[in-house]
Amino acid sequence: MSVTFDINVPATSANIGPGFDVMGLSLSLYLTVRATVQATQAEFGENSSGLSLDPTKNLITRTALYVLSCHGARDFPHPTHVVVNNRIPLGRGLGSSGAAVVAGVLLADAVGELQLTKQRMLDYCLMIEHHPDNVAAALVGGFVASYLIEVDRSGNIPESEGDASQQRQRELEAQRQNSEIKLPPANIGHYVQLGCSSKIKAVTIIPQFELATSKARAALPGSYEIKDVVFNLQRLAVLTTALGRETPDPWLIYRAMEDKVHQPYRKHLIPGLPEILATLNPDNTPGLLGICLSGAGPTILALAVDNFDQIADKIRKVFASQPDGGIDTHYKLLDIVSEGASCVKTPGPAL
Ligand SMILES: Nc1ncnc2c1ncn2[C@@H]1O[C@H](COP(=O)(O)OP(=O)(O)OP(=O)(O)O)[C@@H](O)[C@H]1O
Ligand SMILES: N[C@@H](CCO)C(=O)O
Repeated sequence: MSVTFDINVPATSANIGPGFDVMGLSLSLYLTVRATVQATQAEFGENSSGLSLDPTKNLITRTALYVLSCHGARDFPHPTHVVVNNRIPLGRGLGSSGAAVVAGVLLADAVGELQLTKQRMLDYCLMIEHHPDNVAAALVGGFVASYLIEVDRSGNIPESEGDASQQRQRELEAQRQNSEIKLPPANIGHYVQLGCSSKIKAVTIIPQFELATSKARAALPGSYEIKDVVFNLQRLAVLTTALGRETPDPWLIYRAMEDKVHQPYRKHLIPGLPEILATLNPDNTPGLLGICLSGAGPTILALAVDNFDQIADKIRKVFASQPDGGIDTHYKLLDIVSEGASCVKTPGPAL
């Protein structure tokens, strides 16, 4: 007799303009993982993205192995067959690494029969991905604000590729060989799910190049002028409520999605970003509520209530008109989903 677990984790868009490392929206685009325990063979299944299928290297299985080892299990129950189907594009600002980390925690919880609460799952996610915006939204769903208690992360913890350079990954790997597994302290992440009008959809324009979060974070300055911090705080406070109004106020939201903390420093990494942010507004683009970089980029997120395809066309044209032949893009119109990550257990033969 086998048991199959079907794990579903939504993509997320982090920051939403001013809420750098704070805000996340979960979107109707999914990473799915099917794990079958006590099947007849042990093997890691194919995924669509060409990522490592070595369970000690792949972010989903590395995360699961970390959580299992925190519970005294050094490996998956044997044999475990894992099949990954990833529809979230990698390194585009749609929370692929956050989804992989969340999936890994749910995978360990399922196959190890750990019965972790979502709060405890968030602790594990935050030991690996150090900013809570993507993982909190992927785990619980909807429009989510979160903060993190500072913790010591030295020791044997897998780090999300998004946060660590390859050099840092090698250093961490060397440290891990000799260190004890580090359990997360309890309650290191705190979140609230905020209201978001059902009229709002996410127009996502996804350039056909990857931008590693580590590179986009390395572009940020070490300190900020107080006027820029205040600029973001003012807008963020308004944004938390403005998106929840049943009839959204376009100009209120448009201004509340402006940012001076991360987008200005990342513009050289996303050709066309300044023009896109400066060109489209609710007067010249009816239906548009606000526009920003999705996560660390390069995807553009436009929140809108109408004229979705026209909004997408305008943004795509700016990318297409960049020097040296322009930038190819994909367009996805996504819903904001109120359900976060889930795992369904099905007893019986599978595969
Ligand atoms: N399904 C997956 N399986 C294994 N590893 C993954 C998966 N998805 C993402 N990753 C890892 O995460 C890396 C991308 O993470 P990164 O943080 O740079 O981008 P992102 O999460 O897509 O963007 P953002 O954090 O801005 O939303 C990939 O190169 C890969 O190493
Ligand atoms: N808040 C993060 C999101 C990317 O994962 C950033 O902008 O770097």
